Amino acid sequence: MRHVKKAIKDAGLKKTYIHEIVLGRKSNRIFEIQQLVKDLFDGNELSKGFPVKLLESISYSSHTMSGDGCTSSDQVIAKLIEMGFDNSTVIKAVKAVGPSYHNAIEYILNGSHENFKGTQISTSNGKTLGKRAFSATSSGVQTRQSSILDHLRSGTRPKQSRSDVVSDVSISKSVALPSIAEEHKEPYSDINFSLETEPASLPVLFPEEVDIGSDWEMKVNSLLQKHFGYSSLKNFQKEALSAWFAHQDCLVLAATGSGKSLCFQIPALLTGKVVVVISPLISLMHDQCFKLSKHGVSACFLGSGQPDSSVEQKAMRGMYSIVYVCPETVLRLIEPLQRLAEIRGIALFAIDEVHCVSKWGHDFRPDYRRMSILRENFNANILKFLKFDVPVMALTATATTQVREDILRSLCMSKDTKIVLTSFFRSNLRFSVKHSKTSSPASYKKDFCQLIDMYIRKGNTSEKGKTSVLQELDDQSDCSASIGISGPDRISPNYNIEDGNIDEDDDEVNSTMENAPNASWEEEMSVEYLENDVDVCQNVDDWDVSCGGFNGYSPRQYWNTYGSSEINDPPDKPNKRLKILQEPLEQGLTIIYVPTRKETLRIAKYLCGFGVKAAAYNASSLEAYYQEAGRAGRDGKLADCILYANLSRVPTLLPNRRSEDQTKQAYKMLSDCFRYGMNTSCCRAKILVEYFGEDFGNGKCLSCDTCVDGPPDMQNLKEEAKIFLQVISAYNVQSNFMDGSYDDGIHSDKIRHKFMEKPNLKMFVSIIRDQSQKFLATDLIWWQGLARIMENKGYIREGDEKVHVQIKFPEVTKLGLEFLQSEREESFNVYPEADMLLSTKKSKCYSSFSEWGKGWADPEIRRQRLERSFNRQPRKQRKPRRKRKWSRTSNPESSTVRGRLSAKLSKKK
Ligand SMILES: Nc1ncnc2c1ncn2[C@@H]1O[C@H](COP(=O)(O)OP(=O)(O)OP(=O)(O)O)[C@@H](O)[C@H]1O
Ligand SMILES: [Mg+2]
Repeated sequence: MRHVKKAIKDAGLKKTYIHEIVLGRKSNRIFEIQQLVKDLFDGNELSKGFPVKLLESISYSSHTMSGDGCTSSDQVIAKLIEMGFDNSTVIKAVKAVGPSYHNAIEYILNGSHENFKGTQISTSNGKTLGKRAFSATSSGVQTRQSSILDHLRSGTRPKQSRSDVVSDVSISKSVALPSIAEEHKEPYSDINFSLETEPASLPVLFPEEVDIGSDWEMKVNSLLQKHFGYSSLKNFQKEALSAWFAHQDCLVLAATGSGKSLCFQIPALLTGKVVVVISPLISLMHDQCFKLSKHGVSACFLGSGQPDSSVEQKAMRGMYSIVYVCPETVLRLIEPLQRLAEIRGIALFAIDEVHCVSKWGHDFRPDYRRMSILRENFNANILKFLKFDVPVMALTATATTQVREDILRSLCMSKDTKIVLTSFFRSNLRFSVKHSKTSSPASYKKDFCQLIDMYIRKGNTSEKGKTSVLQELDDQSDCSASIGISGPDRISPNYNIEDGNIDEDDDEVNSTMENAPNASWEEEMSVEYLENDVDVCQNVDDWDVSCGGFNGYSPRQYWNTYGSSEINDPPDKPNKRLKILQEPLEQGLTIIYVPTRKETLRIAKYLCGFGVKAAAYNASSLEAYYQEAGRAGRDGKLADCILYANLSRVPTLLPNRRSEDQTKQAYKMLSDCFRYGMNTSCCRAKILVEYFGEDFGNGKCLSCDTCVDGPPDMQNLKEEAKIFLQVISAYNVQSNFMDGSYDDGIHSDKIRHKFMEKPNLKMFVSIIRDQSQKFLATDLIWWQGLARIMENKGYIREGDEKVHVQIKFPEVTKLGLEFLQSEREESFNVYPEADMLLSTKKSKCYSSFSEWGKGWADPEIRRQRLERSFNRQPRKQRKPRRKRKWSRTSNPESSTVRGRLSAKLSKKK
């Protein structure tokens, strides 16, 4: 250990500082660490037994390690063992200092543990590197990232001299150690840890055409095995790579977690040229570089998030195999990239998350659109040294047909661009929609009681939570009437169906929060606290798991393999899918997405109050959602995806500055999402898959709520539909009438007054209620549901120019008029939508409002209803409203000057 300490000292870095970096507190100082590594190597320290894994870890642990106080002993032990310390040393250290990386490393490095020798070091693949490996590296010569290329070429070409090949291509030093050790069976006479390779000394490393040969698939598989431990490429990866081999542009549309990154990583490994990846988020780039470093592939990211200004220069000299860069930076780097294409070669431009290109996508980034610059500047016409244009590979998991077309057009991708499309169907995801008051903490109990219960059973709670949570939930149920928390099966008493709005009350919110257990916890829950906490707890490995279960089946292929439904399956074919779905859901992490930063804090606070380990992740923007979305079920296991939606409220756009076009698009997307929530009869997976333009066939996912619960009973709403159309068409006639010169002197004023404004749905509903006793008690949201159904059938349309989420100014169409005038006896059977069901929940026994209305005529039903309404709990006492002006005048005894004066006057009288 003395040698290590000396080396650290010689390198000019204080030991505590190293620890700071190891613990992630100085996450941006990778290069200083690399300097340390270099010095340690130069100083022959490795042969003295300093664990290579520790060095390796130093450079990336800033991303991976949890901070002290946030981890269990097990986690600390596991990580330290992974770093190369031996088992007993680690256990002893953790026993002595508790579950703290910092203290445990301190303990070990201070020599408190004598036995620490570090002679056997585990590699990331679980293999061991012996002492030989370290002594070999110590001689310090040239590093060779392109040994892979050698490997590829071995069969086809005479071996090139090492200096020819990669003498100057150094990798992200420390991180590449394991792969170097594995690749070279001979002593590492060529390893160079110098970071200062001069661009001028760079030879043209690879001729334009790398002879990869026809057996490329075999070569790729061997690389896959070597670097990533996978046995073969997935079909869509093969397709994308064969397009790249053919120098074609390619658009890859594959589900999240399916393995798109490999499509652009392999070209770098195969050719030794650079792959430039355009990515929208620093955090994504960071994660990917880190993952690649674990697999022994050199990568860096450029842009505002890169703290080391020298990285850009190094990248432009060809010192990294994969360069992640944000679109804004690409625009600035065109010339250096052209030079790079000449000196080292650019194998591919990959544009990841390419839906950002499109205004019609869900996260438009204007500079992404300007990536057409790549096509324009990296083609064989402009760069004479190129034989072929540098291919562009665009990748995304979410692109509708419209977005796809926009991508191809705006990136100027070539006409023969290959489109590689996998199914959007994720058979292990169970979709469902639940009604919730969403952002009100008063609804948390209802929404999260199962979740809390699950984690309590799992034991993933603090002691306090374990003992008290059920009681707490019960206690809260008891006071639900006074604080307005509804039980799981009831509609909240303060839920105002008539307005179609929730009666939210800040006092209720506050009182609920006060009632949440563990009130002292409040002090800790500052935004800063949570963000720091999250920085520590969330590293990519916590959330990501390899996508073992992504099968890429289209729905049809899936049905053929597993069966889709009992009805469609041949009788001799066991319905494997049903069996799979009946298996219990494995407990794992839960991610709750909410639209505001404030709410992440509220929910985290609420859950932690019950002892559930929860943290808020606030990255301020949709981007964070983006990064985390689609994480569910990446391991192939069953996962629930529950949308909590306020089904009684038409959603509005989040305030944002948008162009007119973008606003329209945002409305369209909101409307699609709204309708997804309101749907009660169609398989949810089908809606989602078809949204992306894929045919789902007639199968069902069998796992979403609509498949499992079945659709609601159909209702014959002919009477309601007809009166609705009548009222609207009457207005249409009246308004035409008003446009003319008709004036009988009696009606015109009244009509004018009534129809001065364009009548909206709400007004039509009130006219219906006025006209018919039967519909007196109907809710606006019920009619909103009916309006949607009628709109889908083409009977009405929106009369306003604007794009809408929910029809607001209905107009009757020709088809609607035909329906209205039809004398046929046909019924109008429809599945009521979620909002309609919600509004009729109280009177379930009636299949429609016409029956509900009829009920009043029956003396017994009337008696029961009245009785029920008398027995109903009184609404929660609200805070008295502030007195209004008029009330002061009406109360001469009040304490106002005017009141006292009028009291005086009246006394005088
Ligand atoms: N051929 C393969 N065999 C087995 N696993 C693979 C294969 N290719 C990729 N994977 C694994 O699949 C997982 C997901 O990969 P990746 O992050 O590239 O997905 P993605 O499609 O880019 O997802 P996202 O849309 O979220 O960005 C990773 O753990 C990766 O290692
Ligand atoms: Mg990806």
